[in-house]
Amino acid sequence: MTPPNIVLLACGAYNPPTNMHLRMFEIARDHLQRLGYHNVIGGIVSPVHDSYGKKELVSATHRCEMLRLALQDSSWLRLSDWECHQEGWTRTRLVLQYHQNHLNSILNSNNESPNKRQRRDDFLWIPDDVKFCSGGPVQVKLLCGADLLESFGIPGLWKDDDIDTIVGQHGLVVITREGNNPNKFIYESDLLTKYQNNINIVTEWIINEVSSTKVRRALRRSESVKYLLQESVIDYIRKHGLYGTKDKG
Ligand SMILES: Nc1ncnc2c1ncn2[C@@H]1O[C@H](COP(=O)(O)OP(=O)(O)OP(=O)(O)O)[C@@H](O)[C@H]1O
Ligand SMILES: NC(=O)c1ccc[n+]([C@@H]2O[C@H](COP(=O)(O)O)[C@@H](O)[C@H]2O)c1
Repeated sequence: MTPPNIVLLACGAYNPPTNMHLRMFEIARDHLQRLGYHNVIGGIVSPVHDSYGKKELVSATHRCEMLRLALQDSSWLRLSDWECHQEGWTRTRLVLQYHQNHLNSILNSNNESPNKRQRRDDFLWIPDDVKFCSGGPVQVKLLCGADLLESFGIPGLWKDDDIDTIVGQHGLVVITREGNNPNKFIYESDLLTKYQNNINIVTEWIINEVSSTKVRRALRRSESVKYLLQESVIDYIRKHGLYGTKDKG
């Protein structure tokens, strides 16, 4: 069977997007390549809908704009605002399925289709040299930090069925994070242990405990966030007075 082309998808609030949100993709792809997966063809960042209602969440318009700026120098990552444009919050399983179906439908689309050009454009973000290396279908895997994996254990937050599909059919790439122990968490879950082969744990040795919460706190207190976020994102935040930067110059 032809191996699938892997696309990594990360979801979150990105309130605001930090350099760690970008670095996650780089270390995940490196890790997979070292394991022999040379077919990681792209990465998608999918910010959550406004109605998710997380504390201090600024509008999706601002979060998407900040992500667009943060990603502008990346050749293989792109923003998807699909989630933000839905009627309400979308479960992550459905986000993964939407993107996987969408990318495969482009791959399989008839060359003569009237939408051919637009459909091709949907794939332009994937660099030519890595495009469709395996010739197989696209598999969209969930890329997340270990805290998101451990949130699978919070009663009522994730449907068992969704976890089954996310891990069993898509696969997980988990970046370690201070204070979490993904191996132990997997060991303690029968479901995750069953699908262990579909979970890649990437150890981040260069521990970087930046989080959007800490960045918002620093901004509110007029402390510097230089080198934690892209310069263009910092400029955007100040220009729009986000996170309490209003009137602080
Ligand atoms: N320092 C980090 N190390 C590993 N994973 C991270 C790190 N920061 C964010 N992530 C991951 O990035 C994804 C998106 O996270 P999110 O936007 O919720 O960021 P966050 O910094 O954790 O946000 P907040 O502090 O507002 O809760 C999640 O999978 C999260 O685990
Ligand atoms: N049941 C689900 O699909 C489910 C539950 C909780 C969080 N999530 C997603 O995880 C991401 C991160 O959420 P938190 O920042 O609340 O950890 C968001 O994109 C959110 O949509 C999905």
